[in-house]
Amino acid sequence: MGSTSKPCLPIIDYSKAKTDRLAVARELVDALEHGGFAYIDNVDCFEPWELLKRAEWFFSKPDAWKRKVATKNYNHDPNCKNVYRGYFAPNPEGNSYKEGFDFGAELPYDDPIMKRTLLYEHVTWPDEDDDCPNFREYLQKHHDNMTVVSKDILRMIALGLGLEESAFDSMIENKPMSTMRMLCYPVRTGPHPEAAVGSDGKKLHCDEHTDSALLTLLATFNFPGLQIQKDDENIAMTEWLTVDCRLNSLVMNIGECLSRMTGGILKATRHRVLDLGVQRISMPFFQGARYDADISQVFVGDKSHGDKWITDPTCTTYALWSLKRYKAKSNTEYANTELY
Ligand SMILES: O=C(O)CCC(=O)C(=O)O
Ligand SMILES: [Fe+2]
Repeated sequence: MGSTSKPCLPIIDYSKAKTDRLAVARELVDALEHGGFAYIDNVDCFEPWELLKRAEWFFSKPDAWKRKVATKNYNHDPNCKNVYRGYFAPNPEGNSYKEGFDFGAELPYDDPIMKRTLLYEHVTWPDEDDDCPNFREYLQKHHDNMTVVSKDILRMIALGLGLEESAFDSMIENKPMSTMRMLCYPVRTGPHPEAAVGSDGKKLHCDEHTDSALLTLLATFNFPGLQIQKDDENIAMTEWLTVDCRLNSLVMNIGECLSRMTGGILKATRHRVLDLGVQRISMPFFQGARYDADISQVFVGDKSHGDKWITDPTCTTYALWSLKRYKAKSNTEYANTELY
């Protein structure tokens, strides 16, 4: 991005979130009502280069090493218990071409909730070596930091919407579900499949989609390729806006669940990643709600908006919603899996 060009997304200065809370909250809601995306600047605990170093270390390992920490669909080990979290390998035929490592909020094995849902599953961590001695510790710390930031942002969103700051607290208190996803989009060696071509004919690394959770905090490091669909009724639906790399910023966006609960006032914007013929690494953090949170609640706005996302009336808890979305998404990994 040139220093004089106008940034393509609104910039939220998180360093002012304590001192100027209401003003920042209003700016945030304004951004999320219009484009559904914003840059979040000055998040002290976000250290992109430390994260990138660890992701590069992980993805440079041999396939067999990575598959040792994979979900059972990817390591073919009959003793493997992981169905939900861990490594997943790229699918050259799929609508996205990416490998990744998922982990998130875990509960102790003896927690009664663990008997009810696998969505708090423990991940298997990789063996560390001298090149990256604190992979697990660092990533878990990053996950915990992003949880704190996203909960604070959700409180600011409530404030900016004119609600009590605590309006969403019951959804996110105790152990809300979350996913930290370390992603690598490899360079393709084979032909580009039809499934990974965008609505305007562009070659894609990640399919056109909306996120499903409450909100996403994405680290793109300095890799270009992210695009969002323009939110302007005068512009043809196929018009895509490139999100410029912004050093040290997190890219934030709203998921379907929060869009639904805010009556469509906050936008869950479609986005995608272009395949630019080079390897890309990114790290989205998806903040969810508690597994049993009632996602049919609508806090503001048009109550019928939820029907756009959730056509199944039995899908009222966050866990049921997540399960349905995971199965529906391109990851065939989840298709035959009972998670709840
Ligand atoms: O890789 C990126 O920058 C975007 C990833 C993304 O949108 C997702 O995983 O939901
Ligand atoms: Fe996404």
